[in-house]
Amino acid sequence: MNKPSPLIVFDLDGTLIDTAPDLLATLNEIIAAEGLDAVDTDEMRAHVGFGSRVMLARTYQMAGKHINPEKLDNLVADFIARYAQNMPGNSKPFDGLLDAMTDLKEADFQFAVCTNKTEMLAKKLLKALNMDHWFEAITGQDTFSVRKPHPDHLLKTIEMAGADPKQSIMVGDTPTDFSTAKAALIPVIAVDFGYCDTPVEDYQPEKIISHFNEMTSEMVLSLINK
Ligand SMILES: O=C(O)COP(=O)(O)O
Ligand SMILES: [Mg+2]
Repeated sequence: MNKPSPLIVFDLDGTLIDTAPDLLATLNEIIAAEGLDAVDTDEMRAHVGFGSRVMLARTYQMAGKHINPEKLDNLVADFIARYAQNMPGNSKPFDGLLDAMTDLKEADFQFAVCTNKTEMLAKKLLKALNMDHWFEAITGQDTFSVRKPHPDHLLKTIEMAGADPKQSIMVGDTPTDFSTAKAALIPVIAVDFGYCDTPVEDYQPEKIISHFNEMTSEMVLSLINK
């Protein structure tokens, strides 16, 4: 039997796609309706990678305002509805991604997405960007009964893509991705241009890249076969 193709599993927000401008615009729309001041987008960018609930909770905390869990649930639902309406907005793939994927595809790699966005939002965004056809599987926080940092979110994504965990690697931008990969015994490449509030070196990923032109097939294979 032929060996299965090697698989690269990408995180979405802050790794594949620069979604921060749209997420922050949605956040500011919602909190304006609640009578709170707009957030400083540079300061909030580091929290974008942890989802809308964390961003909303952090905004209330920074404003010194209490928010109860039911109200937070309502705002999260409102956030998702507004954010979904405007896709793809200004979101776009990070520099060099499509060129790197084109070369990797030629070298027989396959791709998947493992995100803590909901599956619906992830698929809608990738379709709106005309990128959904690249991926063997796109899974979100609600695809399985577990989500990152649980290792099974990653392992089940690999299985869904028809790949071998021993021929797979993850690419991500936050500690959530790094701990998921570590627990699943999958090597991980960290991007240092995503939405992490601490330096990615702190998590000792197998490799750190600052641009997708560093993600060559030779580099990725050397990490998979280590
Ligand atoms: O929406 C989130 O919680 C973060 O999404 P990500 O996992 O694609 O970075
Ligand atoms: Mg991310």
